[in-house]
Amino acid sequence: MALALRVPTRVVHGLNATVFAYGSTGSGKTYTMVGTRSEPGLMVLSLNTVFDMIKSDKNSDYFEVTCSYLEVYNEVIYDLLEKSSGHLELTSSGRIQSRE
Ligand SMILES: Nc1ncnc2c1ncn2[C@@H]1O[C@H](COP(=O)(O)OP(=O)(O)OP(=O)(O)O)[C@@H](O)[C@H]1O
Repeated sequence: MALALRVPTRVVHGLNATVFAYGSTGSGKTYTMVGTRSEPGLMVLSLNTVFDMIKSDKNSDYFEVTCSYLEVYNEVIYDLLEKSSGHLELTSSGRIQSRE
């Protein structure tokens, strides 16, 4: 099953999912994840599928969808949905928080 279908299927069944792209500069991470308007990437296809599945679900009447979009660059974490959050760090307990 294609990744863009496998991940949403798990999410809609209540499991967490992470798609992780890594590679050298210019190797196509952003292209693969975001894509273009005419060739949408994995994130866009996956989210479209999640909302299509929710719309067609007849068994549950409540869904809560949350997502985060993080970049790790030179060992610093950036929240790409909240640029003003600055540099973030991963604590030993697994939480992501602002650097002090
Ligand atoms: N499969 C592909 N088909 C067509 N163009 C591609 C493909 N993959 C990457 N590109 C193009 O190559 C260039 C670099 O890709 P991209 O920005 O996705 O790399 P990146 O790994 O995210 O880079 P960086 O680490 O610098 O952020 C872009 O202009 C992108 O449009």
